[in-house]
Amino acid sequence: MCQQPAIPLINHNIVFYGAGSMAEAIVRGLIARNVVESGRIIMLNRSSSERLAELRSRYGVLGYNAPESKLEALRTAPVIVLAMKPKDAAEALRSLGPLLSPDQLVISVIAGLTIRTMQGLLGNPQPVVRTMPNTSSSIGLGATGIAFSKEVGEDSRRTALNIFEAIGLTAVIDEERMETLTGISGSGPAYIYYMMEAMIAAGIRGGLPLAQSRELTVQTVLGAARMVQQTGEEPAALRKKVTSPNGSTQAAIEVLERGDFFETVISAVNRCAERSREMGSALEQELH
Ligand SMILES: NC(=O)C1=CN([C@@H]2O[C@H](COP(=O)(O)OP(=O)(O)OC[C@H]3O[C@@H](n4cnc5c(N)ncnc54)[C@H](O)[C@@H]3O)[C@@H](O)[C@H]2O)C=CC1
Ligand SMILES: O=C(O)[C@@H]1CCC=N1
Repeated sequence: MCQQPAIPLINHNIVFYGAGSMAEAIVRGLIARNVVESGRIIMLNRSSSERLAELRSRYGVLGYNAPESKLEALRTAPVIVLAMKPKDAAEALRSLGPLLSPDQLVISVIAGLTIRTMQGLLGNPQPVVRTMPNTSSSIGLGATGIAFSKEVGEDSRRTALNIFEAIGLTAVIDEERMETLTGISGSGPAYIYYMMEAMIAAGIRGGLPLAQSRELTVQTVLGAARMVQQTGEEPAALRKKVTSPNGSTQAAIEVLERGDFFETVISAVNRCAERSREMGSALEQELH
């Protein structure tokens, strides 16, 4: 029988500073894998008590809105995950810096925000981890890029890895590659969903009921991803096996080629990376 490798338990309180989609995806994944007790997860939001009540009832986590409880959580948590939108990050980091002691670990999931800008806005060389996860973390199938500041010690490094390894694949990379990774795996689920939307729509236009078109599309995407993973074959080789000479698949691929599909996807990834850099530059401006 095949046993799942043991996932190390995380025995630290983790504060999620920003309680939106990405924070929820990570929390859902951590709780589903039983790697953190729900009582160790504290979620802070800017204002919405309804959102915190929803998260409390869904996952059993703690959720604070009152300013004093928020400050206390931020002052004392060994691990703080920054999960607000980039536009809210500068203000949050400026007010967070003076609350922290040097051993508290700050993990960011914020697109574009560099380690240098994070430390500059915090006002001290805090150990920080820059990550780029994706929403598939919520079902343990995330893909997270991770870069560490030089201040991150071995224990903290392990803690950060434990969090993201529990909810999917991790790739430790040079920080300079983080925008490219964002273009592939951070935003990538959206491109695949877009493709799926189009396939489902085509099925419906061709007369299939919505439910069937959806189910067939989902199984096709799942099967294709699993084939690449389990056979170890290259996507191009697997594509060729589907594509009979002068057959129906070839006819379809020719339409995609006429639409410059391959280069269009590359341009989309590049534009995503460029947009991440733009968001990072806007945050860097906040240092001056
Ligand atoms: N959604 C995604 O697929 C991914 C998102 N990210 C990053 O995650 C971050 C959050 O994105 P989402 O979860 O999609 O956004 P979201 O809008 O769903 O959530 C952001 C949350 O932060 C809260 N917030 C803002 N300022 C705050 C403050 N000062 N104190 C406490 N809470 C505050 C907001 O109330 C909101 O609930 C972004 O920086 C994004 O770049 C990274 C990877 C994937
Ligand atoms: O769209 C965004 O900015 C975020 C970053 C990666 C996925 N979503």
